[in-house]
Amino acid sequence: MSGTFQIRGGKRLHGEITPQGAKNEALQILCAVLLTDEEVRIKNIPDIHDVNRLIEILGDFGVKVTKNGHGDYTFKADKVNFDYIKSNEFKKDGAKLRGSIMLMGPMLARYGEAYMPTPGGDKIGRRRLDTHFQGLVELGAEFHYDEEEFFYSLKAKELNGKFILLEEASVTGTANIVMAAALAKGKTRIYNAACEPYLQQLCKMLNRMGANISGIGSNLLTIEGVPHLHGTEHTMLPDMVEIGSWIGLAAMTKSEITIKNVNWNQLGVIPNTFRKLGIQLEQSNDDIFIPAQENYKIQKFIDGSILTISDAPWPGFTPDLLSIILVVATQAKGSLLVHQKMFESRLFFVDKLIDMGAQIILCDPHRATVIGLNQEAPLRGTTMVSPDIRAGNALLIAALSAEGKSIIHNIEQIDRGYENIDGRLKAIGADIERI
Ligand SMILES: CC(=O)N[C@H]1[C@@H](OP(=O)(O)OP(=O)(O)OC[C@H]2O[C@@H](n3ccc(=O)[nH]c3=O)[C@H](O)[C@@H]2O)O[C@H](CO)[C@@H](O)[C@@H]1O
Ligand SMILES: C=C(OP(=O)(O)O)C(=O)O
Repeated sequence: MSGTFQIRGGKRLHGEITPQGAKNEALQILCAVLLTDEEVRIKNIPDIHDVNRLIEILGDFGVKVTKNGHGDYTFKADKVNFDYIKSNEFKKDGAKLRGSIMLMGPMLARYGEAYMPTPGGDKIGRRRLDTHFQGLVELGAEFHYDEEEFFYSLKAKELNGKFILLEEASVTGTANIVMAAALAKGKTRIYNAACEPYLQQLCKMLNRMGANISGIGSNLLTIEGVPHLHGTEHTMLPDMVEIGSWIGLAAMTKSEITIKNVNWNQLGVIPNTFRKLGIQLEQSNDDIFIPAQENYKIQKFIDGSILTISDAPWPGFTPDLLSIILVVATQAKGSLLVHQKMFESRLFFVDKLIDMGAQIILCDPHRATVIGLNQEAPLRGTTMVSPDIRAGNALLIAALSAEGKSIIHNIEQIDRGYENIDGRLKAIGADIERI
């Protein structure tokens, strides 16, 4: 597969687009198949690099993987191969994505030992794992980090439930601890737990497997450990980051787009955050309809000061959509301060937007002020390199709105998270080619 997109921008798009199954939910759910020796069938799995890599790792670990159809797989972890998990091959494979870290909780709970190289994922600043290990150690694991090999290991004869106060509401950290606690002895309570929809999905799936988890959706989870979990079926939610991206795409390209089957009740503050930029969007059954709009005006705070949009752990606004908010603001009427609080190096891609003619001041690594062009001066096509998965998609949207030709290299970063993105964009009228 080629690593470059060529885009001729400035075209209005039109039609329906269906979001893929959620990438970040898939990564949690796939790790949970290790918790049982029975079959787990999972549907609406997105066909993207990160997820496919995790499925390959499960296969190499000895899990029986059967593909039933598009996005529909059955997994059976009745026999596993620990030689692979300790091998150099796994040191390479596991390091390719972030989500693989969530294999540790299930491995530890089921087999009493777990190994993992420092995981990969987006290069968006420091991404510590302390919360994961803090929780697993509190359940009774012994932790070791080999600094030369960048290799983590955990061992535990048994895990015992207890009250755990997390240092921060880490999404993947909470998932890891919940999965381990599901098979621990006694009651675990996790306070300051992450509570985003994907984690809720994981907890609901674990309960269908026989776990006893309450407090789902809150920041206090109570888990009564059980000795065994059994098989189940699970279907992924639509990807909320894709949904937000298509709202931004419609606004930037003045297009009428319907986003199908969005599971509106799970979108939290996302729709209203786009409305604050002046973008009209309507709920129609479970779809989002965005009419073609010639321009959109950023609201101000009640006291008349400049609007700030910042990220926060759920139910705050997801950091994974801030790059889209930023790019959409470049063509709005008015000004916006984007404050990326959770990650340290996620805003540097604004240089590319500035090259394209956007008016942005990067105040510091966490804050950027955008002065919108009110669709009066289109962005100009250019050549760029996709830095990370979400900035890559934001640049793609900028290119689709821009006048002239743009080239985006390193689209492997976009393919990590978006299924057949060029095919789906072409279907609504975009001029985009893989070259
Ligand atoms: C595979 C996966 O699911 N990745 C997602 C997951 O990553 P991941 O689980 O790795 O992210 P975490 O929730 O651990 O933390 C993300 C960042 O936010 C900071 N932080 C976190 C909690 C908090 O209360 N305060 C705080 O400042 C952390 O220090 C870190 O820099 O959640 C992130 C936050 O939604 C998303 O961007 C990632 O796409
Ligand atoms: C940061 C992200 O991914 P990962 O955590 O897998 O690097 C993301 O999905 O935006």
